[in-house]
Amino acid sequence: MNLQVQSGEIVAIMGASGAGKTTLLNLMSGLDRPTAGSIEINGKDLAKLKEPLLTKTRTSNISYIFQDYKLLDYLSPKDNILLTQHLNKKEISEQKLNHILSRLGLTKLMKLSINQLSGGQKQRVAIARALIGDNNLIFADEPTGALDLFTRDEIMKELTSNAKEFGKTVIMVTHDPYVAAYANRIIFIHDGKIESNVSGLKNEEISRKLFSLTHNE
Ligand SMILES: Nc1ncnc2c1ncn2[C@@H]1O[C@H](COP(=O)(O)OP(=O)(O)OP(=O)(O)O)[C@@H](O)[C@H]1O
Repeated sequence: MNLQVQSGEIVAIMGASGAGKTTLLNLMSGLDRPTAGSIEINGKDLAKLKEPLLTKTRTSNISYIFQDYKLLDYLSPKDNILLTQHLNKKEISEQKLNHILSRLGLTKLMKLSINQLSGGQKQRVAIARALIGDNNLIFADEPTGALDLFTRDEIMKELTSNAKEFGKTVIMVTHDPYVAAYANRIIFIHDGKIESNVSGLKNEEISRKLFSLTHNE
């Protein structure tokens, strides 16, 4: 597999169940180590880095958005959003925080606890957490998997427009053609290999392609 992603791109990874999407995402984001090959971020090969340098490189470049949000219930939404920044001893200005909260429609929700938020609201908190720091690379595994259709649409609009505004690169795994249509480029994976790497596909074309991959094993 040979794949390059440019800064500022929004890339979707698609393919049948078991094709290797999550494995690819975990390798690219340094959560897993490859047994062969290299994975470079800004010219630095993650595969060659030993701990704790790998963790440092990961935490200073990459943010994650997970399907199950991975928020901490005992912290407020605001503290969840700022947690990674606090852990890395980075200051975020009130102005930047308020701007992101307002862009994601979260301002009024800050008084609530995490348990009082809906799935879509929790996902917006997770997106705010990914967008707020300096990390320019966002990996998302099924970021809208647990959401209803309306919320999915809202979340994708917010994620992609905010990513553009804040200059982030987004690499996401999705089963959903509608979500993939928001990407600049779609990588279709089949049996651990890149089957195709395409731009500009419409919803229906993505569905057809995905259908042929899932029914062609
Ligand atoms: N840690 C592991 N050790 C061995 N094999 C694994 C491991 N993790 C995943 N696999 C296998 O690698 C293949 C790809 O798995 P992966 O989770 O990347 O697929 P996927 O495309 O994300 O699937 P899904 O859409 O169902 O989540 C599968 O056959 C899976 O069983």
